Amino acid sequence: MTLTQGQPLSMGGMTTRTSAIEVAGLRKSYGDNEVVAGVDLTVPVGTVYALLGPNGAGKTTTVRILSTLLPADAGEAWVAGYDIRREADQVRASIGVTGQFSAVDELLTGRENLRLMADLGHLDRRHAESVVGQLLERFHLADAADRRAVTYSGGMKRRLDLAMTLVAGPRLIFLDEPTTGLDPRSRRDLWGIVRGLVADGVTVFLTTQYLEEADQLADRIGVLDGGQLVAEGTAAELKRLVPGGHVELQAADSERLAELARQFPGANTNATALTLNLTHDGSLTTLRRLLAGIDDDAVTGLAVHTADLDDVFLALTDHSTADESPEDVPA
Ligand SMILES: Nc1ncnc2c1ncn2[C@@H]1O[C@H](COP(=O)(O)OP(=O)(O)OP(=O)(O)O)[C@@H](O)[C@H]1O
Repeated sequence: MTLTQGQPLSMGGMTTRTSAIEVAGLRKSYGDNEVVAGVDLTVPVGTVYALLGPNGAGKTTTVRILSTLLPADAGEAWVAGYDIRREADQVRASIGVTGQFSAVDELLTGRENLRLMADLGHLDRRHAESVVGQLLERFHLADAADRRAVTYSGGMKRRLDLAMTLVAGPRLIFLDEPTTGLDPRSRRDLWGIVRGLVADGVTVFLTTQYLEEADQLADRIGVLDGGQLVAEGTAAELKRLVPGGHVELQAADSERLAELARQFPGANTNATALTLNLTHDGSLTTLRRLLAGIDDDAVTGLAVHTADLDDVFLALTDHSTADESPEDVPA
C-alpha cells in the first residue's frame, strides 16, 4: 500500500489516525531526572521531522519510547496509527529503527546481514533475494556485498545498517543520529539516501546534533532541550525567531575604527582584528541605509551574516550565554 497524507495509516488497526506520529504530553524520568518533560508533536505522513538538541536533551529517550523499546511514564503517542502502549506489536511491525549503536554483525558479509533481516522478517526466499539485491545497489554496497562487514568503512557500515532497517519495507523510520562520526562526504551520501526514501513516500523521524543536517533534510524541526521542545517549525521559521544577523565592517586602521565606533555607538568592536559588528535585521533597506552612512576610505571590507540555525540553537539551548529564557523568544 502506498500511503499519502490523509489516508489512515493503519487500515487494520484500532485507529484511523492520519499522521505518521502523534505525541501528546510524553514524559519519562530516571529517578529525579525528568529527561522527557511533556513533549507534544505531530509528524504528517511522507515528511521528515528532525529532533534537534544538544547531548543529553532527551532525543534518544524519545525515539526509544516511540519505537516501544522503553515505556513512557505519562502521555500518549500513536505511531503509524497505532497506540504505543496498547498496540506495541503493531507499532514494531510498521517501523524501522536505526540507532546510534549498529545492528550490523561484522563477521557476516553485507549480503548475509541483509538476508538475516529478511529471515527475521519472514520474507519468502525469492522476494528476499530481490529486496537484498535492490538494497545493495541503492546503498552503493553491491561491490562490497560479499565482503565481511568488518572490512567496511564507517560510512559503509552506516549505510548497511540503514539498509537492514529497510528490508521489511517500513513506511516510517526512526534514525537516531544517523550521521554522527561520519566524514562530510559519507554524511552527504546518507542524506541523498534519506531524500530518496522520502521521495518514495517514507516518513522519517530523525534525531541529530547537526544543524546543517536538520536544515538539509527536515520539513519541520523540533528543538529539544532539557526534555522539552523549546521551539518548533520549519528551518526558515526557526531562523526568524532569533536576531542573529549582523554586518561586520573591517576598518582601514585603528583611527578609522574609533571613528566608526563613535558613529555607531553600541556596536561591538575588536581592536586587534580592526572589526566592528553591527546588528542587522537582514533586510536590504537597512543594509543600504547603513552603508550610505559610511565613508568609503574608512572600511576595507564588509561581511553580511544572516541568522542561521546555529544562532537559533545557541539562543534556545545555551543557557550559560543566553540571557533570555526560551519563553521570552518571540514566537
Ligand atoms: N537508562 C538510563 N538511566 C539513567 N539515566 C539515563 C538513562 N538513559 C538516559 N539517561 C539520561 O537521560 C538524559 C537524556 O538522555 P538521551 O540519551 O535521551 O539524550 P540525547 O539527547 O539522545 O543525547 P545524546 O545526543 O548524547 O545521545 C541524559 O541525561 C542521560 O544521562
